[in-house]
Amino acid sequence: MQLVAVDYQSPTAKEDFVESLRETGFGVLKNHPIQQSMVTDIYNTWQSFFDSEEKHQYVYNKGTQDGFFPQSVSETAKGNTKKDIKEYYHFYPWGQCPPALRPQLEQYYKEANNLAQELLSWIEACSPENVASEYSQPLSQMIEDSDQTLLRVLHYPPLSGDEEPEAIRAAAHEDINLITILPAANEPGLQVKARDGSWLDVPCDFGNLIVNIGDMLQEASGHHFPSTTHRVVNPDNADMTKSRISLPLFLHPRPDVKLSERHTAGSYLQERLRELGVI
Ligand SMILES: O=C(O)CCC(=O)C(=O)O
Ligand SMILES: [Fe+2]
Repeated sequence: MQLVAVDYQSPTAKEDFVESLRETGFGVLKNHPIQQSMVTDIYNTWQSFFDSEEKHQYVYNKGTQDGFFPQSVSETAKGNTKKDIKEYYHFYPWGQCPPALRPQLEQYYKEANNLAQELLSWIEACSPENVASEYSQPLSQMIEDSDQTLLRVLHYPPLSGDEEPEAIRAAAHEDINLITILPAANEPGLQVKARDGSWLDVPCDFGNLIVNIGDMLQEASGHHFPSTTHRVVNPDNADMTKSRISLPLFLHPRPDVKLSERHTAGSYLQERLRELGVI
């Protein structure tokens, strides 16, 4: 199996994209409306931020989870013992951000949110009736005006070679939220677990947009849409000396949105953050 990029402009884009999500948990879009120059500018600006000492002035707020997460507190994926080799910044429009970097992220946040709403309406339109009838409200509406949607700027530093054995850039995990939108990173490494257990490289051609299903959509769709396990593997040889920057936008419903009989988005998130050890 191979992940094939779907042309956003094609007349069958909606169906092709949703079929890919259903089959693999991932959909890759090309010719989409997000400007690559905006993404590249963010990568450059934030590489400098992570290279500077300024980042320590923006250490994350424990209660609200906005700000800089140094490598020492980085996540340990569910079921893992080794911390990921990464540092990251959690941006929310209401949260802390270096003033000079804010406008760029706000604009990306807004544009990617708009695209996410459209993609959620595609997903809804291609959901079988028995699945769609269980959505407590239109999927695109679940994320409207949500203050929980999280833009994460990730920096995977160059590797020195003395990392703990078994520690990787991002250990195998599933995302918690509804869907995730991720521009192709500036370096490869992202892999998705196929149904047969093998790992597939996600096509990382610069300009592609990668979308994946999170656990909340899996929950809301009664498992019709699978949240797929993915990871970021370490580079080898020459690529070890390179940083990798990536920019996932995790689309979260408002906390009161009902996902299923068992869960609201709020109760689901609290349960998962406790498992991650970050609250
Ligand atoms: O860096 C990437 O390409 C993926 C990051 C990721 O999966 C995550 O932060 O949840
Ligand atoms: Fe992820």
